[in-house]
Amino acid sequence: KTVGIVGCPFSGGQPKEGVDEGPIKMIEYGLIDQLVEMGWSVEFDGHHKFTEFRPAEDPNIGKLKKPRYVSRVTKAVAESVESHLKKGHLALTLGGDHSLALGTVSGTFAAYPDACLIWIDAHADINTPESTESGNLHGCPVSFLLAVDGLINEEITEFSWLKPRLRPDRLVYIGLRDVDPPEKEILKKYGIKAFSMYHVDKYGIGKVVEMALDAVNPDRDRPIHLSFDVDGLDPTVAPSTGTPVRGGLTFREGHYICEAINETGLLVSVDIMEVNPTLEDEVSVFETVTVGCSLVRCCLGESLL
Ligand SMILES: N[C@](CCCC[B-](O)(O)O)(CCN1CCC(O)CC1)C(=O)O
Ligand SMILES: [Mn+2]
Ligand SMILES: [Mn+2]
Ligand SMILES: [Mn+2]
Repeated sequence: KTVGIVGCPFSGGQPKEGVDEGPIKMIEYGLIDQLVEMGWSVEFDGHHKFTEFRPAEDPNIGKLKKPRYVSRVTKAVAESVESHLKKGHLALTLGGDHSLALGTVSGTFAAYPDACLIWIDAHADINTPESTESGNLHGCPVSFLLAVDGLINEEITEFSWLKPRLRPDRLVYIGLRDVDPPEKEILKKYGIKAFSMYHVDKYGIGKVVEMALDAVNPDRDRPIHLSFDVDGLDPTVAPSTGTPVRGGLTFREGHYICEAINETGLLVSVDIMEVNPTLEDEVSVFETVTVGCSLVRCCLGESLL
């Protein structure tokens, strides 16, 4: 079994420096050797050089910031993920900010139209060009990916390459605790299944993961794309990330999600996003980068016994 690593040193979906170093640090911390040690053959032809994609001019479109840069990068990511998947490899995308999911999820659904998407995050990342306050595209990817009418009504030609293939009933969230009011409306309008930290507290992570899979993969026969924003974890667990929010998933809850999804045997594509190894001190950086690597190992079959 082969895992194709898509190294994405990219920060264009948000304003903080440093998140582009996330993939570089995870590789530097020995992730490839760890996966080889586990029996995986690893295909990694170096990190993408996205700085070459940066346009000279990239004025805002409406409120959206760096739209052309984000579009070009995520289109390349989509192609890269799709090509790994079409060769029968598991795709592992290392971010980089979460706008990269515009590419990873597009690539997965191009290869596996019947897939479902499990989104681990403090945030819903489902703002539209109108609803976003920040204009940061890492807060928007899901709205662009959904195959529904009435979300992306501005004809944003920059993203015309993106074919929305995600049905609302194939998307489920775990870990939400900082959802903007317009995002709450969108989740309700489209009946999107969302397990917040309230549900994690109420039912426990084991039951929440089971309910999440029942919602989007009732017969356990659909390929799974797991998009894991490390800010879904509590900031005491993953401090080096751009938009930390208190009251998140414990170290074990985060790893349990990966272990349980690995156990389904259905995981085809996984993203580890928003690791920013420049925030702030070296202990925080060490903790966050090593958590990113251990989440990957749990997705790929590492078990405690
Ligand atoms: N929803 C936010 C955060 C997005 C986080 C993206 B990530 O990939 O890390 O999940 C936050 C917007 N929020 C609006 C109210 C303000 O008081 C604080 C920022 C946004 O900028 O859209
Ligand atoms: Mn490959
Ligand atoms: Mn996110
Ligand atoms: Mn987030």
